[in-house]
Formats: sequence, C-alpha cells, structure tokens
Amino acid sequence: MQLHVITDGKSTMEELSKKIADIHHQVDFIHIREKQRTATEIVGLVTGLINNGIPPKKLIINDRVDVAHVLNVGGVQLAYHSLEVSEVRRFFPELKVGRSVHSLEEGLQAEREGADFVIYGHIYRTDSKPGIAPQGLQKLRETTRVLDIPVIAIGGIIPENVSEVLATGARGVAVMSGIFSSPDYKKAVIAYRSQAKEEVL
Ligand SMILES: Cc1nc(C(=O)O)sc1CCOP(=O)(O)O
Repeated sequence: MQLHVITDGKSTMEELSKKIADIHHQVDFIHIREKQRTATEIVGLVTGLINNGIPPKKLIINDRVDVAHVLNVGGVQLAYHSLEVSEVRRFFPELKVGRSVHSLEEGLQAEREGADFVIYGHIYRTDSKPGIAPQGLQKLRETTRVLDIPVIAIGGIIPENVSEVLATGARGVAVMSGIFSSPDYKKAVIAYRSQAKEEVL
C-alpha cells in the first residue's frame, strides 16, 4: 500500500514542518496542498523540509508545476483547474504526475494523457468535502478494474476502513484530516501504516 498524506491548508508553516519531519519515515508521499500560500511560501517550506532530510522524491506539490520544477521534487498533483497532464508530461518530463479524478472517465483521460497515478475520491463522507455526495466503494472498484495505472483512494479514509478500500484494488490511500487534524498525528500515521504490510518506498 502507498500511504499519501496531504497537508490541510490550515496549519502554520512551523506546524507543518514539524509534523512532516515527525511522520515522513512512515509515509510514501507528502502532498503540499497549500492553496492560499504563495509560491515563495511553498518554496520556503519545502526547502526547509529538504534541508531537514526529507527525501525530495517523497514530496509532491499540488497544482503548482512551476514550484515543483524549481524545487526539483518528486512530482505534482494536478486538479481539473491545473495544467493538463499531457502538457506537464511534455514540458516537465522529470516530474511524477498525479491527477485528481472523480469518475472513471476522468481516470481514463488521465491515463491516456500519461498520468503516473490518479487519486480518486471522495470515497466516504468527509468534513474536508462538505455537501458533496461520496463516490463509495463500488465506483472505486470499477475504476481500479479498468485503469492500469495505480488508483489511490481519498476522502474519509480512517485506519478502520483501509482494508476494505484496498480490497477494491486501490493501490493506496491518501489522508488529510485523519493525520494533519489529529491531536496525536504520530500515533495516527502508525495506525494507517499498520494496515499496510509492504515496505515504505
Ligand atoms: C483533498 C481532497 N480531494 C478529494 C477528492 O475527492 O478529490 S477529497 C479530499 C479531502 C480528503 O480529506 P480527508 O482525508 O480529511 O477526508
């Protein structure tokens, strides 16, 4: 199982730096999703993380392809409002490209354009996506069956539902509030990790 963690956009830069430094050994990918932050702030955060020994290849920048490129990190996570997967593939071939999708059709499109993986959601009801109906496990299963690239499940994932999510064929889970909003985030990350028997990348 791949364990992706996603920053919540609510923590201070200091809190994020500390939390990420504390948990990075337990996770495969850390998505920096700080939509209200400037490029300069994200560069400052990520440079600090790298200087503190967090492997750059584990870091994925949400949306900001330019920032990911300048920082020479592992990759970028694209949303519907981001540059297209094919454009990023063409101009930034060194970046791993993830695409956030909400249907099988979007997943197929991302795969055709050359995405390395998709994040599919949201699976369960979550306060992080208020007022939008969840996709549920059946649609996730359909998507994992059809796509060849890894499908990572997101949205309302808690340690107790990881095994049923993985049983759909999902290759991993992505977690935001379950880790970054947890008062004991170190314990939380271990609870997720213990659902996965494979080695961390
Ligand atoms: C950032 C994000 N993207 C989603 C999608 O469906 O694309 S759901 C989501 C939030 C996930 O948060 P939590 O782990 O707190 O439920």
